Amino acid sequence: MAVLETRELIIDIPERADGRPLSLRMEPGQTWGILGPNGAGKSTLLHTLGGLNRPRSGEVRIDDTPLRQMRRSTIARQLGLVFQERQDGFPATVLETALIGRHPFLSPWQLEGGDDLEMAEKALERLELSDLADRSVSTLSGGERQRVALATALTQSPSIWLADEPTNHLDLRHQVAVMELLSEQARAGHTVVMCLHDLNLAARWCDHLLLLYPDGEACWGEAESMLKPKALEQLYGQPLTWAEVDGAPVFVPS
Ligand SMILES: Nc1ncnc2c1ncn2[C@@H]1O[C@H](COP(=O)(O)OP(=O)(O)OP(=O)(O)O)[C@@H](O)[C@H]1O
Repeated sequence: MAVLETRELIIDIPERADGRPLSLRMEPGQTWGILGPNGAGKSTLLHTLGGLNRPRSGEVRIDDTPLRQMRRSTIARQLGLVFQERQDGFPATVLETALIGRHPFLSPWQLEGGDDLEMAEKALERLELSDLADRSVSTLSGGERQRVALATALTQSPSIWLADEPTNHLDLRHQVAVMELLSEQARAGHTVVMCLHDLNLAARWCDHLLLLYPDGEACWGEAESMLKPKALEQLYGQPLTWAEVDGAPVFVPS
């Protein structure tokens, strides 16, 4: 279990003003959604949280240790990344790819053991991929590949999940299944952070939200206080109509 914290963080987007420094704590058990229009910097923020992009200023900490003082191998044991870029040409099967999730825990040249295999198989089962275990990833559909990426992170079982549009390419049923999976991870004490384009998924499954504006302005807090129609209309530059369904707000473009 781990706390992910940013202190006066300014992400580095070329030619953009600093905007509001981000100082927030993402704690075990919480599910954070990062919302914002195209180009607002959601992916850049996620990459910065993962230590893949250098911040312009400020810092990211895991359990009070600055990321820049941590070895990449230590970070890899804590952070699970589900990002958009995929090495699609990589000649590996679905099972071999899921097993990559265990690599941060193995020493160099150490082969995966029975426990690792069991974790990978369970993750494939959870993502309904067992039947595709021996298929080459390069032959999969977009949604199947997305689920392989999630299964790889699940095999890793990281303290902190960083997922960039985890429901990308997924049909409705799998969108719900993946949001349920991420909620389940949070309930088990993991910290879950994801970028989302779908306001309604965010409203239903995230308990904390960070709204990122194209000029670098931002606000964050408990989901209920962030899901204000006026603020969301301003965020997306889009009038919205809203209603409440089963206790959660639902937004549609007007
Ligand atoms: N290497 C780069 N050089 C110049 N500009 C960049 C570079 N990388 C990203 N940007 C710009 O930074 C801004 C933020 O990009 P980012 O991918 O983080 O946005 P996003 O909110 O995730 O967008 P989307 O919703 O479209 O995925 C964009 O305007 C993008 O063009």
